[in-house]
Amino acid sequence: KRRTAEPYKIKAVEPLNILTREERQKALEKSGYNTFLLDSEDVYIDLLTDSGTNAMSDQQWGALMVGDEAYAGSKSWYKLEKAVREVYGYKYVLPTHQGRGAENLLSQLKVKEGDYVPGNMYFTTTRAHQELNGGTFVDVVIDEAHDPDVEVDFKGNVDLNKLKTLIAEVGAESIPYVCVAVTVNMAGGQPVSMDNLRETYDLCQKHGIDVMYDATRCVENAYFIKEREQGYQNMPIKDILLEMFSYSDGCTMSGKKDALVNIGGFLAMNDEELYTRSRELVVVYEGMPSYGGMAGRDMEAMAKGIYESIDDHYIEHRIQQVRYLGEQLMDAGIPMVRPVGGHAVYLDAKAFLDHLDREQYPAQALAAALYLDSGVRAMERGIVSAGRNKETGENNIPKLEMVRLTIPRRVYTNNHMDVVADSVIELYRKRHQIKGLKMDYEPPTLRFFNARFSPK
Ligand SMILES: CC1=C(O)/C(=C\N=C(/Cc2ccccc2)C(=O)O)C(COP(=O)(O)O)=CN1
Repeated sequence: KRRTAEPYKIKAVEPLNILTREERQKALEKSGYNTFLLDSEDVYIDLLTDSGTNAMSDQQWGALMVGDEAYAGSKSWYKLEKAVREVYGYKYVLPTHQGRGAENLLSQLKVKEGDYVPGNMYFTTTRAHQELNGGTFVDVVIDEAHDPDVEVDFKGNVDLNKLKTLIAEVGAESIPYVCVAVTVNMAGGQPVSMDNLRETYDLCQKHGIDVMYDATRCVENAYFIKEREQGYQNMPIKDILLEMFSYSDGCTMSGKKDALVNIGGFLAMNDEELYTRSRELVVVYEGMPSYGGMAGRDMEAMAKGIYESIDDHYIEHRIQQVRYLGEQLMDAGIPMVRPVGGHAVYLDAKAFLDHLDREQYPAQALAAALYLDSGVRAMERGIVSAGRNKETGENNIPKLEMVRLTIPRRVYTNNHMDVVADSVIELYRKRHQIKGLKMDYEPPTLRFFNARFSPK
C-alpha cells in the first residue's frame, strides 16, 4: 500500500521553544505539577487539547479580512448560518462564542429542577450546565466504554436498555433531552454507530423525548462510521454526517474542534418554538442572534472551517495521524485505551503506574513526568478531572484514570508523533521511578484547571 502524506503544505510556521530538563523542572514546580498551569512558551509539543489549537487554512486567514462587523444582520453571519444548514442539516442556528455558550443556552432552555439528563458518558462542562439548572446527569453509555482494554468498534454507543430503564423509572416528562456525544471524549474519543444513533432516536421519538447531539467531534465520528460500519465505505463524509444529524433534534457545537477555528460555536435545532426562545436568551448571554459572542471575522473563518472539515482527504489524514501515534505505543505494550480514539491517544495511567494508588493521582503524576521528560504537554483525565460528588463531597472515582495525548488538527507532523512515542516508551521503561503526588491546593469547582500538587 502506497504511503500518503498531509493533504496540505506549510506556508507559515511557529518556531518552538526547546527547554533543557532543568528549565522544565523549574517550570513544572512553578505550575504546581499541573500541566494546565504551564506557560505555552515552556511547552515543546502541546497535546493538552485539540480545542481551539487547530491550524487555520489560508482561505480562513484570508476570510478574516472580509469579516462584516455590523452589529445586526452581518453578512458573515449569513455565511455561517448557510454552512451549518448545508453541512449539519438543521433548520435553525444560534451562534455562540464556543461550545459552553451553547450548553448554557440549551440547559437553561430545557433543563428544570429535578430533571434527569441521560448521556453517553459525562463531559465536564456539559454536566456542569445540566447540574447548574437542577438536572442530574445519568450515564447511559455501554459498559465497555468504561473499560480501556475492551476493543469495540463503537465504544461510545448508547445502551438502549439503560435508557429504557431510566425512562420507565423517572418518566419521559422528567427527561428534557438525551445528550448523545459524537464522539465520546471521556471514553477516549470513541464513536457512536449509525445504527445506534437511529435506534436511540426511534426510542426517544416514541416517548416524545428530544435527542440533542454534542457535535463537537462529529466529523471524526462520521469517519469511523465510513471505516467500520457496513454500507458506508463508499459514502462521502458529508453524506454520512447529514444522515447522522437526521437522527437528532438539534445539537450544541464547539467550533474549536471539528470546525477548525480557534473560537466559536453554535446551538442548532429543528424546533421553531425552541429557536424563538433561544433567540431571546442568546441576547442575554452571547450578544445578538447574528454574532453570538464572535466577531464577524470569526464567523467567516468558521463558515470556511465547516466546509474544510468535511473534505475526505483532510479527515482521513487527521484520523490516521492519531492512529500513527497510538499504534506505536500499542506495539510497545503501553497500557492505553483501545481502540485509538479520533482526536487523542489516552494512556491508562492506572495500569502505567500500577505502584500508585488513586489518591496519589496517577494520571496527574504521569502527565507531569511526561512534560519533564520531553516538554510534551498532556491533559489529566482521571480522578482530578472527575471532581467531587455534589451531594456527598467525596471524590468521584471514575474507572478510567487517563492521560490524554490530544492531537491538534493540521498542526504537527508525524516526526512530532515519533518524539512523543519515544518519550512515553522511555517513561514506561522507568515507570516505577515516577512518584505519586499530593494535592496542595484544591479549588472549589472544576478543580483540575487550578489545583496544585507536589511529589509525595
Ligand atoms: C465533548 C465536548 C468537549 O470536548 C468540550 C470541550 N473540550 C475540551 C476543552 C476543555 C473543556 C473543559 C475542561 C477541559 C478541557 C477538551 O479539551 O476536550 C465541550 C465544550 O466546548 P468549549 O470548550 O468550546 O466550550 C463540549 N463538549
